[in-house]
Amino acid sequence: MGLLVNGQWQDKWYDTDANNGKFKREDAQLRNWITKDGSAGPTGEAGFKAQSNRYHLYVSLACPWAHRTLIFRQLKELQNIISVSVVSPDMLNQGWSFDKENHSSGDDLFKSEYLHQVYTKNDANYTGRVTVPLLWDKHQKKIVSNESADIIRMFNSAFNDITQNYDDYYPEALQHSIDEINAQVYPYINNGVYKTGFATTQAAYEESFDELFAALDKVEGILSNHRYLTGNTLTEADWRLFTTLIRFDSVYVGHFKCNLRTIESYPALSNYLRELYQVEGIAETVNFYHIKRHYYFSHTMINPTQVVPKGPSLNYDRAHNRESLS
Ligand SMILES: N[C@@H](CCC(=O)N[C@@H](CS)C(=O)NCC(=O)O)C(=O)O
Repeated sequence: MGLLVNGQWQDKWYDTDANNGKFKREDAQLRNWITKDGSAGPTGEAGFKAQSNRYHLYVSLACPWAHRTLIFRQLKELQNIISVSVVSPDMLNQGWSFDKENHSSGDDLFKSEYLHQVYTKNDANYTGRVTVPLLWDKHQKKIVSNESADIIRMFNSAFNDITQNYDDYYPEALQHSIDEINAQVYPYINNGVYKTGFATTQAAYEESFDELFAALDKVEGILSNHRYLTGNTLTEADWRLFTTLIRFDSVYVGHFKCNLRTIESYPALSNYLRELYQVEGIAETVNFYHIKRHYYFSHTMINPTQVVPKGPSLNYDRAHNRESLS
């Protein structure tokens, strides 16, 4: 695990000692937008026009942030428009790798060994963490974005005229509610599990743990009365919560010590999770081998034996009761 400094790979983990034991995620730096006509988006440069077979997505099937982008690729029928390479679940001293012997699809564009080589193809002097997801422009030979929150918004609308899929997961009338939900779900749940699991002091761990379960209780309250987080429409906010919920009982309860309760034990959340999992095309984006193997095998500071647990036994294909709420 590490980062690039002036284009050189350094094998270093996050410095929690500098932050009283707290994990602080680095902000994504590459923030251009694909748009329908190639005009500039909310951040970054113009020149990234939505076109078929022009963009390539690098993902890990283990990573909840990359998972969002794969879900939007399915929902918006972009499978034949945007190609994908999958990294190995093992993120070790060279970071994400393309080891085909170890569950990676390989780097379909450059045949690189490591993802950091794709970052330095874009900028030979790059300084920053080497994260997935990463969206590459084959035409201009540069990175569009390494921020999943932006990538799912691009996928939601930029390619509509190409795919003729006009489904909208960020509809104007709900944008305010979606933003409000995201502002709770991101810090306390999506990133909350990481802050809890990567904390290196008791106080930092307990603070994030308490915030995480308070936020889950709040969400359970909303979902007891409403089918989805913003009411009766399935939106981006739900998919952003989903990728954390689906990893929770398999990984976060044990590996990240988020063990006050399981998602299975929340009546509304567990049924809601099954409903989302059963949406067409979603189950095929979920890979529990990659999910469990990545966390337990890569984070040797948490699990030095690298032993991956066999359980728990879970069945997300079971019936759910969410229709009663619509
Ligand atoms: N803000 C980014 C965060 C992505 C991220 O942190 N991905 C993790 C994998 S789950 C990663 O690649 N970590 C490598 C590292 O931090 O060195 C996004 O949402 O796209």
